[in-house]
Amino acid sequence: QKKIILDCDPGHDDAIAILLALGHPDIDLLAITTVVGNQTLEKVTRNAQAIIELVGARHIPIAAGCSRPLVRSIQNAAEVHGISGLDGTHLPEPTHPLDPRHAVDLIIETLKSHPPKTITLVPIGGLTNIALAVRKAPEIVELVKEVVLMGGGYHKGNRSAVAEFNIAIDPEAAHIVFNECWPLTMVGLDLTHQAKPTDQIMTDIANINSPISQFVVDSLSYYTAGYRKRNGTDDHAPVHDPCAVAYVIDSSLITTQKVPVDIELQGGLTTGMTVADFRHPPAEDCHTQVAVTLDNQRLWTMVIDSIRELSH
Ligand SMILES: Nc1ccc([C@@H]2N[C@H](CO)[C@@H](O)[C@H]2O)cc1
Ligand SMILES: [Ca+2]
Repeated sequence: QKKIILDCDPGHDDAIAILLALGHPDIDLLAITTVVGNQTLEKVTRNAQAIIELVGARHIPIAAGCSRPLVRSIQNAAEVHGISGLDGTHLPEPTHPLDPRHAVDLIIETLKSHPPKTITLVPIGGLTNIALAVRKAPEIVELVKEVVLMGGGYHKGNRSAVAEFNIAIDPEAAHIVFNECWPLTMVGLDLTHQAKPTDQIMTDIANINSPISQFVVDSLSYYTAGYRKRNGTDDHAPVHDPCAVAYVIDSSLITTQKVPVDIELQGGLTTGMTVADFRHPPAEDCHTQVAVTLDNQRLWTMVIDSIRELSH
């Protein structure tokens, strides 16, 4: 099993990522931490708790983290995820209390209570908690097996022409995280735009016929309806976050390329851009790689199998 800590801002696609991590036998989800992003910290934290309640995975600690970016003001993606952060779905009221620690402390203490290089950090929201953790406890950099994050894009943006939302909402945090010397895999929009379900996949999920599969159908239906309206298309919406978890489960699902990546903090048009420099072969000590090609069908087979597993 692969041990992971999932730092998230649920969010419809975060919810799918959480279910994939919970339902797949090869993942040991040690902790969930939440961060401001798609919606306020309070809303994304409540959403994480409600998803855990739906699945009955009360043993997994959930700790809330930062309620705003390190420097900049709060931005959200309410136009995508709705006012609640999971509009279109019906989740049970959480009954289980949060872990009393701050997310940063849960991350640090979880890493320190396991053997070095056995835990993968999987951030799928803004990087505020991760940046703060590494500033508070620099020693965690060598304790982490690797960072596999959903964020950025080497030739794509969604928050701006060239910046992806998770990076753009806290570029200073991203600059910290990308410049630590831990192994970092950037699962960016170039990859996640390939992660679109089909009508058949939606039917296969619906046919599982459980409260969890109903939640997923409701979630992806709302998410895709908004995507279609905003983009004037009848395509399915790309479901970004589960791609990061899928890579941890089975890296053969995704091809990657080693390339130096840094974060723009000054540009008028380009702040939050993940700048990948493909001009030369990467240096031996290049610690970053970007995700390039996805086996979409295998991703969704994994997601469906995990939902089915949780639905027993
Ligand atoms: N349009 C839009 C779609 C998804 C997101 C969130 N940010 C990342 C994709 O940019 C994912 O983690 C997702 O939760 C933000 C904006
Ligand atoms: Ca997210």
